[in-house]
Amino acid sequence: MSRFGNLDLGLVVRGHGRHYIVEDSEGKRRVCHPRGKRSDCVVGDMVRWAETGDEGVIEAVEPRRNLLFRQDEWKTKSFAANVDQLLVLVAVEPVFSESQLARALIAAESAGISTRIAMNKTDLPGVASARARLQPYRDMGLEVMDVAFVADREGSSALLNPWLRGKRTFVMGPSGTGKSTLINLLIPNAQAQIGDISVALNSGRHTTTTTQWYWVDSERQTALIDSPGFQEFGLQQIEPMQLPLLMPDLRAHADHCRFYNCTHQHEPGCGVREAVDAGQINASRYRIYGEILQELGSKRY
Ligand SMILES: Nc1nc2c(ncn2[C@@H]2O[C@H](COP(=O)(O)OP(=O)(O)OP(=O)(O)O)[C@@H](O)[C@H]2O)c(=O)[nH]1
Ligand SMILES: [Zn+2]
Repeated sequence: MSRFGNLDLGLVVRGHGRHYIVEDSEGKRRVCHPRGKRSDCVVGDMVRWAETGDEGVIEAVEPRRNLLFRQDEWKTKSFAANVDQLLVLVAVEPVFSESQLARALIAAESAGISTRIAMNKTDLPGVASARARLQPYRDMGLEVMDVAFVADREGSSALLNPWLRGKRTFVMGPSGTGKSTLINLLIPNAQAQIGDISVALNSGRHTTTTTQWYWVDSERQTALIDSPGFQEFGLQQIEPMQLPLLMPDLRAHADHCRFYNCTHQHEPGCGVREAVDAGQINASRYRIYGEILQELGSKRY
């Protein structure tokens, strides 16, 4: 136990630049300031904090179970810590980027976080082709849930709720796929949870510009963590040799290669390329692998 072990434990539910909103064990939220670099924290962190009047000071961050993050060439951005699972939300429209989807799944895989995909707006006519684009993901064992948060509210909740129950789920999805609709569907008091503190701190800015923690139930057991700004992101934290192992469809063939350090790009006797030629690995998944590998390679080789 750290020397702050006698302090109360709080949960970081939101970050605002250099300060954070911390929820105490009773569910009360207050603004907290980190003391020094030591307490750099992210949403989902458990922290030891002490009261200073109406506010608080974060003395220490508890060890993390996991950390979901992106690493671009120059900067690292943490999405959240200590999450149980990831929900990647895509929609029939706007058409989702497969590269973006692949990157989210790789980041989760490397953080040891299990993932499901939900495809929203399945009431729209483009549903068949959107489903076809997700087939490689189904084939590699990912669960894909068909939902329609506006067109089929009850069916969508009934599908999602059992999977969400008792878990802390991080939600990622490109703009316009229906994340706000999802939050409002499952959490009728969502706006109230953002609360006056956040609104004041944001000084009138739109409140979905930072990651936000929502409790689905009043017992505070089931949480959705909503993150804004999902774009193509870097995976510089990953070793090039690890990359195929984080892509289950490639991984299934990566140990059939003649060379133990095969990059699956040009080597003879490559099990991955044979599987691509045989149609067992989807060609666009293999192309995305090559693109990400090249990004990682430009750093190292
Ligand atoms: N047809 C159809 N439209 C839907 C469905 N669910 C959400 N939409 C619409 O999709 C649009 C985008 O939904 P939002 O919930 O605002 O999307 P968002 O992901 O929060 O978008 P940002 O706020 O830009 O991040 C809205 O016009 C919704 O009404 C659905 O089941 N079917
Ligand atoms: Zn190979």
